[in-house]
Amino acid sequence: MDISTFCRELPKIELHAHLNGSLSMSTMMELQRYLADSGVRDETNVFTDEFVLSAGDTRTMEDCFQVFGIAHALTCTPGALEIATYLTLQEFEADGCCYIELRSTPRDTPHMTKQQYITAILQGIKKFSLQHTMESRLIISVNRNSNKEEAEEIADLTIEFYQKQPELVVGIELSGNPTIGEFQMFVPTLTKARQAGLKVTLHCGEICNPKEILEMINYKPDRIGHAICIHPKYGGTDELWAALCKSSIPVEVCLTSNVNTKSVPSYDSHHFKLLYDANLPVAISTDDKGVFATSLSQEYTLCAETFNLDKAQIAQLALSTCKYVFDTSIREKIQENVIEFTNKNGIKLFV
Ligand SMILES: CNc1ncnc2c1ncn2[C@@H]1O[C@H](COP(=O)(O)O)[C@@H](O)[C@H]1O
Ligand SMILES: [Zn+2]
Repeated sequence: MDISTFCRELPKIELHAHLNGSLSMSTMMELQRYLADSGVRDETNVFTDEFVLSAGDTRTMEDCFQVFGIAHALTCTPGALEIATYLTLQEFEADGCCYIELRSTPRDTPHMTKQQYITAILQGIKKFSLQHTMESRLIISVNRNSNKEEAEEIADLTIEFYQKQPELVVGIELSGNPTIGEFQMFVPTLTKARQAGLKVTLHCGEICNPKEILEMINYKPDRIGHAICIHPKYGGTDELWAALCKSSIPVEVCLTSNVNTKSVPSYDSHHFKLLYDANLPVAISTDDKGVFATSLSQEYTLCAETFNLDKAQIAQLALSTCKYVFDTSIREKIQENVIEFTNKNGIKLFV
């Protein structure tokens, strides 16, 4: 079996996927048809062909945040959002994913409230789960461009949904354009959610901001996303790198996203190697598989090919990712998926 087939068939765990960044072209077409049929005419003429930022695209990370508006126009009603959720989960499962923590930012639209937004996604997850085996959970996102009141509103909703459906809502996260807003402002809000029992993950170090990165690491989130500008070689400092190493916070690594937003110059020079060589916990993830034209199996394949990892090392990465999932009750079950597959393929793993 070649490495890309192996990465495709390996049961994988997705821990960093933004719903609206994960929409495929076919899902977007389906949503356009659905909205047109529902009589929501304004939203049906979005330029879906501008949604994908492939390698070589001259657009920057800043431009990337504009692109999400295209997806947002298509997920503006509860029905469309539910379909978007269902189809996206179906694609992750078809790619060999056995557990996913999908994340999304509740928005008020002319057709729904933030509460209805969360309900629609959960509805999509529940419908999907009735007919499929992949386990799906939801992390609610707070955008860095929101004000304190809006962040509080989202945290309160997250807590409310978590208390009613702890089997589905597992965490809260901070994302959005890293040049906007300050982590400190969100600390009381995130802490409130954390004290209610939710797990926390933060987009950390997508741009160089040593002061904020140190505050984030010292906050001891359950995971962080990206962790680029931490080592001195990547615009960080010795102090930041030492703090990360000491913390053992698992890092959600998104290779293609980082290359396509030009946060790192190439796959070869991606900081995955530093994290891996330092034995730090990592979770290979897609970030926005629609915007960056990738898939979880493609990210595993790129990782294997770029850093010369063999099948056993790649499978070991998938297995260790099980330890970082927010729904700890499912850990053993998904570990078994990976182990069963590797046993069949004559690969011995360390549990
Ligand atoms: C590329 N790196 C990134 N860095 C930071 N935030 C990102 C991101 N990629 C996506 N998002 C966040 O996810 C939203 C889209 O999905 P949802 O509407 O929430 O489902 C974006 O608007 C942004 O806030
Ligand atoms: Zn992200």
